[in-house]
Amino acid sequence: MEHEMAAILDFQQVSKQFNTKQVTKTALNKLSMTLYPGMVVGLLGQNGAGKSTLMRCALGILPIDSGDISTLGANPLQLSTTAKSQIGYVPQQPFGYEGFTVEGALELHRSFYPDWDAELEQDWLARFDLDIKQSVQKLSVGQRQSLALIMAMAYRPKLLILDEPVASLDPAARRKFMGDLFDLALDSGAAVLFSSHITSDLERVASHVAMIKDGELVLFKEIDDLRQDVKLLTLTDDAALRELTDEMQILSQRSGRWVVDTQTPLDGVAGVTNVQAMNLEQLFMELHP
Ligand SMILES: Nc1ncnc2c1ncn2[C@@H]1O[C@H](COP(=O)(O)OP(=O)(O)OP(=O)(O)O)[C@@H](O)[C@H]1O
Repeated sequence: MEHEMAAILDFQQVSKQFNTKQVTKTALNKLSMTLYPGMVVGLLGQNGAGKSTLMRCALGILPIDSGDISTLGANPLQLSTTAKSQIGYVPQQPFGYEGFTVEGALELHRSFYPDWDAELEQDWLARFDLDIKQSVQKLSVGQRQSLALIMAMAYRPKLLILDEPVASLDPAARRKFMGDLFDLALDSGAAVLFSSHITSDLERVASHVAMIKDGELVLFKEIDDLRQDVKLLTLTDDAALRELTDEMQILSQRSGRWVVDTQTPLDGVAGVTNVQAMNLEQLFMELHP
């Protein structure tokens, strides 16, 4: 896809390590990825793959060791106040506001954002069925997550980063939220980056999937192209297939079983006995045997 619009988030060859006394852990390894307006990117990866680290580096919460990140056109470590007010972030464990009612918490939060959309706030309070008189301390985990989501999106940020935003929401709330999130992003020309372990949600609402394994980006693809291009091949002999490797990205290679990303038709290639399309969950399982 050609993009004439400016990137909202751009990672180029980004590496990040954590050094502890005993070991050095590479959390991101030469990762490159670009988000443009209107993209809803679902980040998928095993526990510890590097998803939260990627998000925290994008927000300037963590410095990187090498490579470049541009967040709304700037180095994330030097974001202006204006740029910060165009970013929405919901971390895995949403923050406090203990001691406030929902209403009071929203009032304080709203005061930081000149572009706050009061109608959107009301709309989402109703959707999530949140009682504004309730004390934040007494909210359930899912209700707190709902409040954090409203706080992150009611000012229509240009970049919305959500770390497992719906893990604690019930299926009905999840479904409503995810669909509307996509619409909102498209409407307001925002880009969304969210992580989720629920592959069916991701398939339903994301425009793109980014799969991370051990800090490396193994796949970044439009969801609509996934079923078409990513194939599980069953092989009796790989000699003929090896002739075609310039035309494909090999995602995994086990004896008698390859997963490839290619537009080249592979039915009829000598030694290939079966070509199978996969959904996201099947792909994830194949890449994490
Ligand atoms: N502050 C830290 N100090 C040391 N190691 C860290 C730190 N933060 C993350 N790591 C390590 O970096 C790797 C990536 O962690 P990260 O939290 O980004 O994974 P994740 O994909 O978000 O996992 P999950 O799905 O469980 O939330 C892990 O091995 C983790 O242990």
